[in-house]
Amino acid sequence: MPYVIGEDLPEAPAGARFRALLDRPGILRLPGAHTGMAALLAKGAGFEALYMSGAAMSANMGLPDLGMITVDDVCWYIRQVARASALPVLVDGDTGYGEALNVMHMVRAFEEAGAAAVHLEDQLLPKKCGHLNDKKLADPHDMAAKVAAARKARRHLYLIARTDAAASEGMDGAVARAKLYIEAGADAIFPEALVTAEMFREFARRMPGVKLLANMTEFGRTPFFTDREFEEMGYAMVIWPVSALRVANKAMEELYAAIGRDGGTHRMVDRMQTRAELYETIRYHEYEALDASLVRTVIPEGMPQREAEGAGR
Ligand SMILES: C[C@](O)(C(=O)O)[C@H](CC(=O)O)C(=O)O
Ligand SMILES: [Mg+2]
Repeated sequence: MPYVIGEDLPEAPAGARFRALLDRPGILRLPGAHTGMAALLAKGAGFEALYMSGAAMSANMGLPDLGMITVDDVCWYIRQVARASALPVLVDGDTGYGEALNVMHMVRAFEEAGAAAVHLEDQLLPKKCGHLNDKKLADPHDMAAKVAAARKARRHLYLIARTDAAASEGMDGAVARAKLYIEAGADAIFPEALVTAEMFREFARRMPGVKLLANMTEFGRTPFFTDREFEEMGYAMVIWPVSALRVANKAMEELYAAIGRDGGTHRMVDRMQTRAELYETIRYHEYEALDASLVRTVIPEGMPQREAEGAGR
């Protein structure tokens, strides 16, 4: 946990660190982590980069994933995840919260908040989860203009263009859009809601030399594939966007039901992260020790110890 207590704060910009991970052999695994705590737990499990899902951030605010979340809402989430983990984070930028200038504002704001990468999608508002029906698509050239705007604004942010076109325009439409977005300056492509292994393979075959992202969301149109299977199909990144939120939500639902039913939490204790585990995860005692060490270092010479402690706090 590098924030405040750590001495291992990364020097390189987040986008450069994301690129370095992508340059290594093997698929880059990006589990969804929508809060600082989720980020610490994912990092503890060994993940080296994280994904921040618009669906999870919205749902965590009690809102549907229809593009109502704002740049500032998302920056608040990015800051906590980036500070807590210091890992490179890929952030869901939805449709860019407006047109070209809004996209440029988003890129700068996300970079300032600590993001490493963003994905931008070719839907119109109200945007939808890519695995639902009746999505309204943007004109491909309007989307390309947004990609070009993002490219112009970015300093280090890695830029992924997502196309939602497979359902309505078929594979040919999705590939044509992806090519246009690469020409406009995207670093990589996220083909959304492909439904068979053959579709994933075909898309990869038709986008040679382009880094691709696979979305392994549950309860969607994509059947379960493992990270290795996506890698073998030609994908450079995989996200599990909403999984942590889904598991946490289910656990909370059971907890509230238990309190209502049992009159207390006593039957749920063995399902809980203990106080010790919580403190270990957030390194509570290291913050305390840091505070104590700082108080000692400001004791002026000759001042009695008790007075000095009071003065230092
Ligand atoms: C990846 C995604 O954009 C997200 O916000 O996490 C969603 C995930 C989901 O709703 O399951 C998506 O549109 O696929
Ligand atoms: Mg999303």
